Amino acid sequence: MATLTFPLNDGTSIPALAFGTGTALYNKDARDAVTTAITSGFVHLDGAQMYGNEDSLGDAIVASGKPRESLYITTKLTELKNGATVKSALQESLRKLKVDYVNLFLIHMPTHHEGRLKEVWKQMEEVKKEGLAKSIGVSNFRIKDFEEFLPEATIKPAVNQIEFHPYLLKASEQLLEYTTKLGIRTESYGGLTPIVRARGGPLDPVLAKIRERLEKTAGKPVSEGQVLSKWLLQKEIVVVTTSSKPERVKEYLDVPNLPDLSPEEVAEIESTGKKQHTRAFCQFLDK
Ligand SMILES: NC(=O)C1=CN([C@@H]2O[C@H](COP(=O)(O)OP(=O)(O)OC[C@H]3O[C@@H](n4cnc5c(N)ncnc54)[C@H](OP(=O)(O)O)[C@@H]3O)[C@@H](O)[C@H]2O)C=CC1
Ligand SMILES: O=CCc1c[nH]c2ccccc12
Repeated sequence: MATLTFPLNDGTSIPALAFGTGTALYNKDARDAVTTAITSGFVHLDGAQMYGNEDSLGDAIVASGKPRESLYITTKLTELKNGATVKSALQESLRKLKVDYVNLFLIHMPTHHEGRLKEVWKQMEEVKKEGLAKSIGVSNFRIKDFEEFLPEATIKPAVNQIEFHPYLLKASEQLLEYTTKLGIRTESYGGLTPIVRARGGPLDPVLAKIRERLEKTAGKPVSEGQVLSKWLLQKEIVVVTTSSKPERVKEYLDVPNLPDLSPEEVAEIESTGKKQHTRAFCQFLDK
């Protein structure tokens, strides 16, 4: 089955489903989980310097034996310390990942570079020009963070990776309108929050009902996690998820093959999601 991709504003395309190596794998060896993910069919791997496991992600990439061009590798810049530059930090990541370029390099947090976003973005543009990163973007950026560096940018960020799910719809409305206008693609992390970190909310019965309908239509088991991921994909948002369970890894990969949610189902998820606000990560985004 062909991999679903979305176009980016720099002429490249991005696989719509990514396997993450943060959260549950934070500071843990990611080799086994990533090996399962690649073997099952994930091509987009989401890493970060902050996750403390780029080395093991690199080990899994090498062990997979996959041609470099068949994989899409993301990593993220952490704080620059001890005279490090964006380029030297990325070179260190490339060494750990055992590749000579990443497909996507993100500034992980605006708060890591207080008052320095213009300078840091300029250096991000340089690593893209040198081919060390095919695309560059940001993560956890607010409108005010974009406004700080965009007037002097010569390359627009290709993506903003943020926590996004129905319980953040209301809080993210203006940001998404702003980034969409600029052609900046949204990547969602924490997309399963309504069922993993906020059970008992108003979406519970809605997701249960839609899951049942999809299951009948598809003629195979469907989970509520798949319903949430389908909702994101229909909004053309890249889904960054993860799992320690091979059966769930396969479930995620099957989401593009499931029947579409109807416009009425989408509307019900959204009107219900807007009734609750839950942010599981990066509380500074609400301040
Ligand atoms: N840019 C940033 O600042 C951030 C980026 N990320 C990236 O996004 C990736 C995914 O983030 P994450 O928030 O974990 O993604 P999700 O919201 O998709 O959650 C995935 C987690 O949910 C669990 N899960 C799935 N289904 C169920 C279920 N039915 N019941 C209970 N638990 C379930 C999985 O556990 P199990 O192993 O049991 O399947 C897994 O640990 C990270 O690895 C990282 O790469 C994450 C946070 C911040
Ligand atoms: O990339 C994820 C960064 C992050 C922000 N908050 C948390 C909490 C737990 C694990 C990772 C993260």
